[in-house]
Amino acid sequence: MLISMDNVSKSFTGAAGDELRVLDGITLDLRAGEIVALLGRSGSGKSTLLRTVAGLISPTSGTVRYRGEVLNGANPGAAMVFQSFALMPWLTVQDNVELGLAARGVAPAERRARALAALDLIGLDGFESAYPKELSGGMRQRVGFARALVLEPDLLLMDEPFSALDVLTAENLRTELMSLWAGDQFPTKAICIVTHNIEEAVLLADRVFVLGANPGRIRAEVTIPLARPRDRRSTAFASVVDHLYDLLAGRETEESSPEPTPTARPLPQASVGGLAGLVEIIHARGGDADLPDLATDLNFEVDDLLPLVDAAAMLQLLVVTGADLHLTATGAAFTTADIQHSKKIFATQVRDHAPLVRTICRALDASADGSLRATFFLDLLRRAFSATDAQHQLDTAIDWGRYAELFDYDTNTDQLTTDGYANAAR
Ligand SMILES: Nc1ncnc2c1ncn2[C@@H]1O[C@H](COP(=O)(O)OP(=O)(O)OP(=O)(O)O)[C@@H](O)[C@H]1O
Repeated sequence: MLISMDNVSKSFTGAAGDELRVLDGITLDLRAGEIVALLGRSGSGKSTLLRTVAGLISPTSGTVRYRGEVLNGANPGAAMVFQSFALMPWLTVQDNVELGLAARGVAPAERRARALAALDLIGLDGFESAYPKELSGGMRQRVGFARALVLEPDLLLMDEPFSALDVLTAENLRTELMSLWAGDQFPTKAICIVTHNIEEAVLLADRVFVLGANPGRIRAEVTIPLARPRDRRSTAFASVVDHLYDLLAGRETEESSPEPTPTARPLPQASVGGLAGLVEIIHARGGDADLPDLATDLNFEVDDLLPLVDAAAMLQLLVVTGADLHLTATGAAFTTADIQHSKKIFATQVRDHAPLVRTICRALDASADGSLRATFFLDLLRRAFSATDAQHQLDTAIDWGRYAELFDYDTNTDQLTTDGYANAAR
């Protein structure tokens, strides 16, 4: 057992002095011989969790042990690879790689020999005296790998190491990393990678921890039973990907409460225009689409489309099974009806299925004159979300509610009002 985390929570203090709980009750272990992926949406606390394993962040409560010893400061057995490469631009490749060894007091001759060996291993032989600016993104990340591997750490921690690279370079580096991992020269005993890319997790990992957000919790632990090298086109691969899509989107747990609260079921950050656009595209394809194919066709990442997909699924305009999107009859009516009828459909769907919009409608309904300050809702939201996320929640609810003609919002007076609104309950 290299790492054991026991009931780790981490809170940060927001700008307004409010407490933001980013990790909540995380219990996991990392063992020698395995690759573990931390998979989650943006903001689910993946980087915070990885930095806690590295000992760069100390938990608010709970413990992290490295080889049985409670961590108190930087983890001596871990080295990090960052998305942004984080190289020193004024140092040569060789000096960048030697930096960590120098910090550990290794003598110059040994530093030099070890750095050369690490550069050789990662395919950078001959580039020792180049500066980072002379290298492509892929080569820079190779330096990032060499700088971590030269320390011969027990644990290689990687924070989205491939996501700043173009698709082909990223795929080449992944494949090379996997063949190094399979060989006997690889100096580390375990790898932990943070990613929001489901296929990357399935390609690389032995185990995947799926994180949910607000606060970051482990939603599921999935063992990937596929032999290596893995084939993205195999049906077994596709079925693991589908299963992880379901878990990531929370579709296996969200039905637990018949009427979820606005904080239990936050609104996906999608504008009406965005989600109507998605519904329109799927309608044009005959009502069915495969999410990864759609992302490729539109030249987006799946991660970019997920908020739109989640929003359309929340409003029951789409049904999502694994990575398959299927337009519902309501979705088809919404996209083909004339504008007034389409707004009516939208009004019904948001009032019935978008918890924050429903809460606002009910509160306006119960108010004396059909108006309330938006700050009232913002204050309530800030108990569960960061200031930025709370504002995003409110902005989305106002966007949806306004389009549906359920209420209006006046920025000058901060008033939400149902006055004169066609679809309003009163
Ligand atoms: N030092 C900090 N102070 C305050 N808030 C922080 C700090 N570090 C992270 N956060 C907040 O914690 C939440 C989780 O951040 P984190 O970077 O761990 O998530 P993530 O899942 O890695 O997201 P991404 O994929 O976008 O990097 C975010 O809301 C972020 O704003």
